[in-house]
Amino acid sequence: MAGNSSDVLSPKQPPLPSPLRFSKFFQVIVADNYFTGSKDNLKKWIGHPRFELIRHDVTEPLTIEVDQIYHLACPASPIFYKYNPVKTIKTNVIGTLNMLGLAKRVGARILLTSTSELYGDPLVHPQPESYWGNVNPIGVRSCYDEGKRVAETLMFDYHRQHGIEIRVARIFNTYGPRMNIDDGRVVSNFIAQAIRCPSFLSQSLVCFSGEPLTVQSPGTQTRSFCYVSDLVDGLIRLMEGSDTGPINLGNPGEFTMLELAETVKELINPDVEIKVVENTPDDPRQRKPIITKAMELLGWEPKVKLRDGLPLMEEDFRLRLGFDKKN
Ligand SMILES: NC(=O)c1ccc[n+]([C@@H]2O[C@H](COP(=O)([O-])OP(=O)(O)OC[C@H]3O[C@@H](n4cnc5c(N)ncnc54)[C@H](O)[C@@H]3O)[C@@H](O)[C@H]2O)c1
Ligand SMILES: O=c1ccn([C@@H]2O[C@H](COP(=O)(O)OP(=O)(O)O[C@H]3OC[C@@H](O)[C@H](O)[C@H]3O)[C@@H](O)[C@H]2O)c(=O)[nH]1
Repeated sequence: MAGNSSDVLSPKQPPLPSPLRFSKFFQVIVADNYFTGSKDNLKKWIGHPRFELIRHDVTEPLTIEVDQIYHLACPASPIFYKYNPVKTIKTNVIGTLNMLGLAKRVGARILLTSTSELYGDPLVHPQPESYWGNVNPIGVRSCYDEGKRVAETLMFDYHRQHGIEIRVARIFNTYGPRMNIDDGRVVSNFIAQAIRCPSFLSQSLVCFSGEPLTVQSPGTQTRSFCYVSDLVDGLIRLMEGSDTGPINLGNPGEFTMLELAETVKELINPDVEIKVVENTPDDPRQRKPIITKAMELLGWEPKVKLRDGLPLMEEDFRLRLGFDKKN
């Protein structure tokens, strides 16, 4: 969340690194209940005069003064959002109502990070924003995808009924440094597995003492992976622009999970084994965004290719896992 401030940086202060570089006239308040988030990711900002961190659950009302609200609060990894599905729904519905209530009270612009999961198991491929989706309303993923669908409905009803300035982003699978090592999403899983599998064993032996790359069956399902800096750039353009959305933000490159595993193996650890394991219910079979709207309305398109983004994430994961490149 960001509040306008007149305290421009004094010339003595060093330039702010990204992402606060974008907001040098803002004060930033981060509200998080730390369910999947970590204070560690924010430690370099703690103590900064224009940064404030508060422990807060969005299912409770929040009374602060702000000009813009980036409403991201919600577990995003399937294992975490399925862990407590009722809480996931509450976060999406009551949490979004609370954030819209805050926006209404203070006249703030609010951006919702919605999701490609809104398209469910899509029957239209690739997915334009005009597609209404193919979602199971009573399945194990429904707490998240139906929750986000209601969140979008609330955004547009508050816009039509109360004139709230809204922005809605539909984000496709996004990855990057500082993700939880055990987040459970496919890119972080494969990178951690490839690093944990020692490559010094022998080129002729499969990696039996480490973890294999766990491709959930059938492995032919596809995803489009967006690097985090591209996504952040898209979110800021959407917030600062004039279109309400919904706008797809994702990288149109499309990969099967087997292709992703082969790429991780090639780039990170040629000795790692690839193992096909059981999948979970309702896993979407294909996902690829049409990003014409983002290109035309926001002048946005992703710059970081998967092959360039994976090594950047590997570097960060190696540091945190304590495995240097030689291991
Ligand atoms: N990363 C993706 O691939 C992706 C794709 C589509 C949509 N999104 C959306 O973007 C947002 C951020 O995703 P992410 O990948 O960073 O997920 P994440 O799980 O890494 O981060 C979510 C954050 O929300 C916090 N949170 C969860 N429930 C909360 C609550 N009730 N109150 C306050 N804070 C709460 C968590 O502690 C964490 O800091 C989510 O809304 C997610 O649905 C992400
Ligand atoms: O170890 C794994 C984990 C996952 N997978 C597969 O990888 C694919 C992607 O799964 P992920 O868990 O990364 O997440 P999904 O793409 O299904 O959803 C993701 O993108 C859309 C967002 O809204 C969601 O928040 C985010 O989790 C699935 O087909 C899954 O079966 C594996 O093959 N192996």
